[in-house]
Amino acid sequence: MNTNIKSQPTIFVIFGGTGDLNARKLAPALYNLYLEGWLPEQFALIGTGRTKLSDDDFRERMLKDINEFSRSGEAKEDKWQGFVPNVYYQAADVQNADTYQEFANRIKQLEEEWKTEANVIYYLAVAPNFFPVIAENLSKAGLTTDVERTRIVIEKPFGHDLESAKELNKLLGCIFQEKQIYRIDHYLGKETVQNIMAFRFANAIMEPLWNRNNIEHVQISVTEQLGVGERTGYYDGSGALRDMIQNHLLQLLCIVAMEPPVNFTAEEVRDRKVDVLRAMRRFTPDSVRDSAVRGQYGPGWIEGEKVPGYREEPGANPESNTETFAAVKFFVDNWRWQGVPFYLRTGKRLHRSASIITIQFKDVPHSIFPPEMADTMRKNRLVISIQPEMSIRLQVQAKRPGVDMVLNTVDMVFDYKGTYVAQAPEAYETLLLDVMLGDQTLFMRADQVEEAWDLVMPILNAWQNRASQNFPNYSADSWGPEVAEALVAKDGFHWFTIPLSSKK
Ligand SMILES: NC(=O)C1=CN([C@@H]2O[C@H](COP(=O)(O)OP(=O)(O)OC[C@H]3O[C@@H](n4cnc5c(N)ncnc54)[C@H](OP(=O)(O)O)[C@@H]3O)[C@@H](O)[C@H]2O)C=CC1
Ligand SMILES: O=C1O[C@H](COP(=O)(O)O)[C@@H](O)[C@H](O)[C@H]1O
Repeated sequence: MNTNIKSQPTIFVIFGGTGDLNARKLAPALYNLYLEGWLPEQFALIGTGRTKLSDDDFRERMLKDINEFSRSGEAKEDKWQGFVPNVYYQAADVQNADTYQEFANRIKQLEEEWKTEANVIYYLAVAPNFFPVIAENLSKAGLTTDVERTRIVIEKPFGHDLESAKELNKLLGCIFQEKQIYRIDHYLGKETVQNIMAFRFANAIMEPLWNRNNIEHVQISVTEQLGVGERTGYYDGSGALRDMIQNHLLQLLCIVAMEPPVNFTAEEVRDRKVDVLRAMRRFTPDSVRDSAVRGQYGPGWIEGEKVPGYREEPGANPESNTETFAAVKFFVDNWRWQGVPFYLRTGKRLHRSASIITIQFKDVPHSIFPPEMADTMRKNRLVISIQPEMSIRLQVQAKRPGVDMVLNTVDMVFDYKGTYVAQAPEAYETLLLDVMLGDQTLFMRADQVEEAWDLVMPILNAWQNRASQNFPNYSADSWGPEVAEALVAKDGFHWFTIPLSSKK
């Protein structure tokens, strides 16, 4: 891997250049990389979609999107003028094999201008049913033959179930080598998620504690205040388990549970993560009933505003049984984690948006302090807050100041805001740069995707077989259905939250 990005001529072809993902995430991310000096000296972005646009039309749209969605705010005229000559547009229907010759011509033209060969990255920001046809048409047009210089980025969802994920892997594998395939899971690009590996493996004090001897249970909770809104077309065929748990939350679990890699290389890190998925206890129809619960939001009030239930969202099926909330208890059957439950939950239209990992440690073996000496008494917890607060808190017992001996629970806090001045990059900035650098550490490998699907399939199957649900079973602005509380309560726990300064 060449880490000097400046000297790597790169052409980004974005299929779905006129779509929402490009507008909100990809275009702002590439622009911010430019602002921070992380783009190659010779760089071009070719947007594509069916819409007929000139280069200038597309540039205008992109400026509008950047002004609206970039974390760096509105583009400054001089900076924009520096970036915009690198932006082009090519109208094309991805299903028409003939149009791919036009990409080949544009690429050739740029390489001739630059007097050098370029790395070419095909980013598939289109609906998943187009992934196979684009890969095949790129191949037919002879655009995939340079294994060292050609990469393909596949957006989520990667398959709808195990079988379709395997099919897609197989098809991609016939055209590309694994080292050319970048399967996006944007959670892996988040600053705070990457920091979990730094926290675990760059500090000596954590590793001796990080196992079943000291840890009682782990919670991974990704709650969202937003509803499904305009996305019912996609979401109704997906649901919370496919949309969030199969990918993002299980990846978080892997990072928490993985063994220390030998080094920080893509294969080593991904090997250790897939080991976790392989070690995870498989579900039976009975264990699904005990371990997995779901919900769907009904209407409610959020900050004084009435919001519709899922079944009343635009375009929704008024009898839909799709889950907008899921909570699952997992086990990792290996020496480190035997008997330690990992509770994962996610849902939409919940009381607050917060992504938090909580590691609850076991109680002290013997307390020398009687209960009356404690104002508050809790087991130690390590709380890794991914967003919107970016922090790590270690909750410990301490003596409250005073002449008497009274204990309470205090937080030892590392928070990004107080520690660093610079704004953290968006996940897509990190991930797009890594694609350009050829670093696959933060991308999903074929076997990881398949193991994760294999793990959740019994839940999906059981839920499909028991389709009729008493939905909605939680109201907007709540913390989800009662069954989710019951899932942890029967093991003597409750779901943790942290007091947050901001809401989304
Ligand atoms: N939007 C988001 O926040 C996220 C999206 N994703 C994934 O990204 C992908 C794109 O999503 P999103 O941007 O929201 O989708 P949109 O519906 O907003 O955009 C779809 C894009 O595909 C293009 N397109 C559709 N049909 C064709 C065709 N036959 N030939 C050429 N281009 C075509 C459209 O261009 P035109 O209309 O000009 O033809 C448009 O640019 C999906 O896989 C989605 O799951 C993943 C995470 C988040
Ligand atoms: O992939 C997805 O993620 C978002 C949540 O991402 P975040 O970065 O805002 O936490 C989720 O809303 C969406 O349904 C899902 O497809």
